[in-house]
Amino acid sequence: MTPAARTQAAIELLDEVIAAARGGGAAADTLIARYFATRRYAGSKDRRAVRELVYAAIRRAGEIPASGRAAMLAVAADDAELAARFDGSTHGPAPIDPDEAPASGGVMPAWLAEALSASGIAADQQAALIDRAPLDVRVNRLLADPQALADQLGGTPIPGLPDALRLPAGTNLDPLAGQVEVQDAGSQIVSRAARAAPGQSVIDLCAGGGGKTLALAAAMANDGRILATDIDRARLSRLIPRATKAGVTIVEPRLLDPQREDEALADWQDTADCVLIDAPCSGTGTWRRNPEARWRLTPDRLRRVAEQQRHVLSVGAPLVRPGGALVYIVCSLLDAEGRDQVDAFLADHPDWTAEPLDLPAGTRHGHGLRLDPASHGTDGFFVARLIRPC
Ligand SMILES: C[S@@+](CC[C@H](N)C(=O)[O-])C[C@H]1O[C@@H](n2cnc3c(N)ncnc32)[C@H](O)[C@@H]1O
Repeated sequence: MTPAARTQAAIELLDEVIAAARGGGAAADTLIARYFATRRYAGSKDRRAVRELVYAAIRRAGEIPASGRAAMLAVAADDAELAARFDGSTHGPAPIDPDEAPASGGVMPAWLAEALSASGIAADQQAALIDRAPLDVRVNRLLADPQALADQLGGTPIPGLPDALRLPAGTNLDPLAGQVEVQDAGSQIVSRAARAAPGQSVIDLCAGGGGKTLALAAAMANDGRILATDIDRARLSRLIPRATKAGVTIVEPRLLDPQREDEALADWQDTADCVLIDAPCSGTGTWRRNPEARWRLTPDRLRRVAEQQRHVLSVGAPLVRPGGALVYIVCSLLDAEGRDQVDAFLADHPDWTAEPLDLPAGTRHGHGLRLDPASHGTDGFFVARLIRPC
């Protein structure tokens, strides 16, 4: 593809990303994969170049742009070489009309910037939320040695996380399936709040595809029991194949019916050493990977996820054994989803206590810890560890 054709492809893809953001459609990564699945003529260099253009334009526009072309024009405004590709060539974009308005820039919608400021996230921390994320992996000690893989892949260790490596962008991980899991350093750090150890009984209540489940299993040296539950059949179905590849045998998946979770979990009441709740959330902490997610979030959607968070906390609490722990995690930096949820839980459960956390990184915030890209070089997270009375 010519540089102009790559630019036009990025504009078409951005139109799809914008429509999906407005209509609740698929994520940008999925749309890019689908786009190229039907365009076999595009080689790997073309795909990489188009993807980079798409993400550069998404990062640039704080508010949802009017069109893919307007979003790309905003990038071209500071890039003469890119602007020159609007040349009207056969597969390229039409020349720029002097009256054409590029999309306006910015980091995020104003209401979100206000909500983050009110949650103690300063402007420089907000800007870092849409930086590019590094490639972090967790080495699976059941199958591989972190030092040997660091030597083989040219990775660098991450302080405080003996199983983590930061790898050069674009490292091909396909030959290492099962030996490494792509997992942000922040996600690895907050998983350690569970203090999972061999022989324990642990519930991963919102297990999804099992990213944290596998980290828990590794911390338990594949010894003990993990009940991994979710209400999303498709996500949960990815867990066991992943666990099998990773040599993990202690996970029992269980699909839950929304609003009828208690019935399905009756056999685990009062038994778990730890219930990990990696709650559904707005994902403000993961915009580095899904920058278009900031176009999708609305005050109404935020209210709905906060309601889901209250619900999963109420499902998880009765499963903890006396003296056991409930670990609450969100990959969001909004207090409505993190600090305030934990404050409300403790107000409703006055005999429970928040246990101070000693994790490799994090800043104390309310009854928990917070991580953010600018301060800690990780995705954004809030985590708290709550202890049931004996
Ligand atoms: C942040 S994601 C979990 C990610 C996962 N723990 C990981 O590390 O890959 C939140 C998950 O909560 C699930 N969820 C939402 N409501 C739930 C409920 N009532 N009970 C259990 N899981 C729920 C969602 O389906 C989603 O998979």
